[in-house]
Amino acid sequence: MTTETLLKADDVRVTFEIHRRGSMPWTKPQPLHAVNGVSFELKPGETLGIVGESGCGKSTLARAIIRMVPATGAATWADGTNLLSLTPKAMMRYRNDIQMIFQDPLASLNPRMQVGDIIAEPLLTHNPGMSRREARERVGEMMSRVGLLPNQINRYPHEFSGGQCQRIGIARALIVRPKLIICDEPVSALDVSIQAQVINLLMELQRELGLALMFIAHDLSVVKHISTRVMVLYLGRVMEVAPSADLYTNPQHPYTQALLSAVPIPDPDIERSKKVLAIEGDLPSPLNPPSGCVFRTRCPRATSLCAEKEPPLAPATGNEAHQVACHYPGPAKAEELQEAV
Ligand SMILES: Nc1ncnc2c1ncn2[C@@H]1O[C@H](COP(=O)(O)OP(=O)(O)OP(=O)(O)O)[C@@H](O)[C@H]1O
Repeated sequence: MTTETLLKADDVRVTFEIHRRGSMPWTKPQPLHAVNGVSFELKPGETLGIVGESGCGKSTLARAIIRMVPATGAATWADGTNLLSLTPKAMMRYRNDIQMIFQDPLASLNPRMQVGDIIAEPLLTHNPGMSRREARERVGEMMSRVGLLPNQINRYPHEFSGGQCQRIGIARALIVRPKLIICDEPVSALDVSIQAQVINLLMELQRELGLALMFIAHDLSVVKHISTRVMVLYLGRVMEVAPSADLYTNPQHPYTQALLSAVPIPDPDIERSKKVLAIEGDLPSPLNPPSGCVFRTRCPRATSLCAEKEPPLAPATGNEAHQVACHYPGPAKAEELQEAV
């Protein structure tokens, strides 16, 4: 693996202007900061796992990078271009390099198109001179590569299972030989056994092709094996980011500890007797986030300092690569833990 950077995100922000339901048309819209100052770096062949509860801004961050929503800050590609400053037309040049796989495999495929045409579509868009025959050959090779039978090329999406539809989505993304694939909850809609197959396929392809992945998921167990680094988001902010091994063995932020507590342990005896760090209450409204640390209203460690001052993202354990945004980082204390129910 090379050491150069493929994508460097710096202080990415996405704000939606929201009109409250029932409000008068002349009332001022309210800003919703869906992504609020996110930075990260991705090298070729790496996987960044992005985790957090529903509504924390994972998909918006992904959509910002491919210019599906306007954003400020920088997302600098390997050639020095800030993708966030490009017009949608100029962004087309990079759409070969950055592909996306979506959550609901069946819904993301056009039901009226044969799978061969679905997979060939991005190839023909970017290579208008390519003959249909050559495109079909490439599609057949790619179908075999992702574990589909090339003789199913004329079938329609509804004739495939969920896992197979996700393989079609992966083939469609890979056919243009991207350098980065953004996977937005690609396995959330699949059965657990199929989830593992799809993740293993992505890991194999990644090794073979040197792909970088951004892999979005709700829960930490899904991204554990595939991620080089994991970033935990809450209300659009980064709470903790660390190399995978550090994050799972030595989490520093109480929110990460709570997310890890929710990961089931396969041994039922250990699972029954485990102690968890439970967080209270619901996610605050993103239209009215808490002052200071946005996690403080659900945090067992919160003090008045947390209401006054937003903690910066800073090295946690003397390790520059492990960063945490908390005034009181550290392992969960005995008094914060309770019996799992
Ligand atoms: N187009 C939009 N207009 C207004 N608000 C939006 C829009 N898209 C997302 N949001 C809001 O931005 C916040 C972040 O949403 P986002 O979908 O990025 O979260 P997420 O972490 O991907 O959630 P999920 O796991 O449910 O997909 C949410 O409060 C959401 O309601």
